[in-house]
Amino acid sequence: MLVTLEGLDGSGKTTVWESLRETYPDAVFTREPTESWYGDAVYRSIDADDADPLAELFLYTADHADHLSRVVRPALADGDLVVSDRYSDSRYAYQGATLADSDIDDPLAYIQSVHEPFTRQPDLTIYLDINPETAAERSGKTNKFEQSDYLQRVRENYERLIDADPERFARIDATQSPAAVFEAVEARIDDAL
Ligand SMILES: Nc1ncnc2c1ncn2[C@@H]1O[C@H](COP(=O)(O)OP(=O)(O)O)[C@@H](O)[C@H]1O
Ligand SMILES: Cc1cn([C@H]2C[C@H](O)[C@@H](COP(=O)(O)OP(=O)(O)O)O2)c(=O)[nH]c1=O
Repeated sequence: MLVTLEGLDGSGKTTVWESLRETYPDAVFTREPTESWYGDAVYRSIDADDADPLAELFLYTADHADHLSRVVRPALADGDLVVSDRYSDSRYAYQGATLADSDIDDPLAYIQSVHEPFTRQPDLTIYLDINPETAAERSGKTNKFEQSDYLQRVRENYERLIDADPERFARIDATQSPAAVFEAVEARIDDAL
């Protein structure tokens, strides 16, 4: 089963992901951007204020393709539980926002169409719901993606994804205490298992 953690920067994904390691010691814990050289290229782009947003989309997408073939698909084929801190929905939401002013009509739909032929849809996506101001505060606004007006557009894109596929998403209020968030996440994963 493939479980993904999604939400704005600072929503608490990594905190939850670390705690889940103790609950599911046999699961495969992974993340995007990955730790491969594709992921390194993505981080270079994140740090470049003048990066072309379309070029950046394809860097992230290349990292995803490698992640799928090298980590996700083999683990699923072995019957493992896979928990990924960010996955395709991050592209739909974030690059859907960075490309909002481009010549592409509906960037979110375009990015989905690029992924559809090769990606593996998650079985369950935990969405850690938080307002952009709290998210930006928590994340320290260290990079160009962590500004609250940008995060507002990203959040709207996540809402659109949830509306289109409500069965797959579990929305968790990420402003609760870390313990309450973790308990809610664990309950949703246990249900799905
Ligand atoms: N439920 C929570 N309440 C308050 N602070 C939190 C909570 N979850 C995480 N944090 C803190 O917020 C910051 C960002 O958390 P992190 O897990 O790195 O988020 P993300 O991976 O989504 O960017 C960290 O300093 C973390 O300790
Ligand atoms: C995976 C992914 C991440 N991102 C962005 C979100 C983050 O601002 C940045 C790095 O992701 P990440 O290291 O997960 O940041 P955080 O832990 O703060 O949430 O990359 C995208 O824009 N598109 C993507 O497809």
